[in-house]
Amino acid sequence: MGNHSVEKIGGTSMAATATVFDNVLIAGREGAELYNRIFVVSAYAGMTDLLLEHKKTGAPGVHARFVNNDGEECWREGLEDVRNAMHERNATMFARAGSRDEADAFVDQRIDSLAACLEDLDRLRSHGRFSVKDQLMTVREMLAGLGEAHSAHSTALLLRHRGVNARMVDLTHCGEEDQASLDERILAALEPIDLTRELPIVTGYAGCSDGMVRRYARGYSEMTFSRIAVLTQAREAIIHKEFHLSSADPKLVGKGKARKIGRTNYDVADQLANLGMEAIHPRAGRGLRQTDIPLRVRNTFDREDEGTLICGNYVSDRPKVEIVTGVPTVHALQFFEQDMVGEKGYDAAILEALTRHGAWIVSKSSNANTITHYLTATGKTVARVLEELQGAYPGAAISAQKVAMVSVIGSDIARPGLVPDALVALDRAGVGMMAMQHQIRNVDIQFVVDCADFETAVRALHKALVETTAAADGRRAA
Ligand SMILES: Nc1ncnc2c1ncn2[C@@H]1O[C@H](COP(=O)(O)OP(=O)(O)O)[C@@H](O)[C@H]1O
Ligand SMILES: N[C@@H](CC(=O)OP(=O)(O)O)C(=O)O
Repeated sequence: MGNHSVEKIGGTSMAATATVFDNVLIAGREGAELYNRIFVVSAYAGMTDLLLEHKKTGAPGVHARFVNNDGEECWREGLEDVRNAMHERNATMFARAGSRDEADAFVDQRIDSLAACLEDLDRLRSHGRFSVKDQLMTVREMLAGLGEAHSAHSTALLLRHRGVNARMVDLTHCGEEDQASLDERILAALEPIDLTRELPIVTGYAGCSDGMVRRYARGYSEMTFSRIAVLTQAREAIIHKEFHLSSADPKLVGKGKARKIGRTNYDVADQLANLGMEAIHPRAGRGLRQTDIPLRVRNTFDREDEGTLICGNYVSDRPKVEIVTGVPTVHALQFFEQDMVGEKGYDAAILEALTRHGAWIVSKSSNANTITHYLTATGKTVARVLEELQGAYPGAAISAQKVAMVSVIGSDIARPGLVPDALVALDRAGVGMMAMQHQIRNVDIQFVVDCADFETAVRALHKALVETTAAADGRRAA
């Protein structure tokens, strides 16, 4: 095992640059203490939204505009918006004109070469006889990489100004070596670096054969981070984010009510990732768990706090709910077929369709004649799956509806009375429960509710299962 840490800085934190320098990158370190760390950086908050499309609202960025190809100047304007946003960001970070020029020149050079490439493709497709569909995926990858190229370049530059021997490790480069896998790309780039004397600032985007965005979707920096930790056998992997990993989204239940999670295990992290919670990428935990690398989630704004430690073997000392979270919209795909009783094969056929169309299964349940899958996917994808299944099973009643899923999670939630408490809390908050799932392995309970009730349900369950028990603990300790 190496003697170094691998640390990822998320986009929201990156945008608070002065704090990141004071609390994370430098944080009072001098000389040798500065080294033996590898940083993986995300684009500054909002940049990838401008480059691809807005993560939450879906508002089109450069990529979406280029694909839609509507309006002569549309994507060009989008790219100029990116240039302006990056220059503005540089202006807030670089006080000295010379270094700001250097940072701006880097951005300009990258944007200009991307623009030239897009112009070529645009000209080609204007003939109407060439299919540029595959190239559009490549465009998406190239655009995404720009966000992390900018953040890694400026971070390394700022560090050098502070006397740190930092080096930008640019994994975004596209070219023939793009045929390499993510792992090969990482190993080749880090091989020449002496970690005891150099501080690598690695782009969270990595050009690789499968395409980072295509394979891992948004939040892909965590995959680069996780693979680097695994491949270099890091002592510890650390994610620096805007909030403490908390008992619920602080934005939803209120900062004062959400409690920091001190420790938890990868089992809980899996459940969080499965629900699409931004705290950790669904696939990032796996490699770390398999190689026994502890993962720490730290709050950038709380320098002294050690954060949340996620290990393979932790179990809470007494049964309790650690986190209340969920998905505001999932598609409940119901497949009802009376002939199903005693027959097998329906489930496999549904799964095959879901796999083909790339729908993410959050959860599923079944009884004698009905199989319900709870999916995170676009409405379009669900419609296609539905149509395909209806074609294959004309006698089945297949439907899809939007619902919300709220989940209570903990490394051990086997507290007697937990389910009744939860149901009473939901009822008192006026939330009708549409369905519920509870595995024999006591790690989570999922409540399916109306979409409109999502936030109320999270607040009610958090209050009843986390805030109240926390208060009781406090009384016991006093
Ligand atoms: N249980 C939770 N604990 C902490 N943050 C949460 C939780 N649930 C949802 N969030 C949300 O996750 C979002 C992503 O935060 P963060 O990972 O810091 O962003 P970034 O990846 O840009 O650094 C925050 O806006 C926060 O509101
Ligand atoms: N910048 C990319 C990759 C990423 O991981 O970002 P963040 O760490 O801010 O979630 C995105 O927005 O998807």
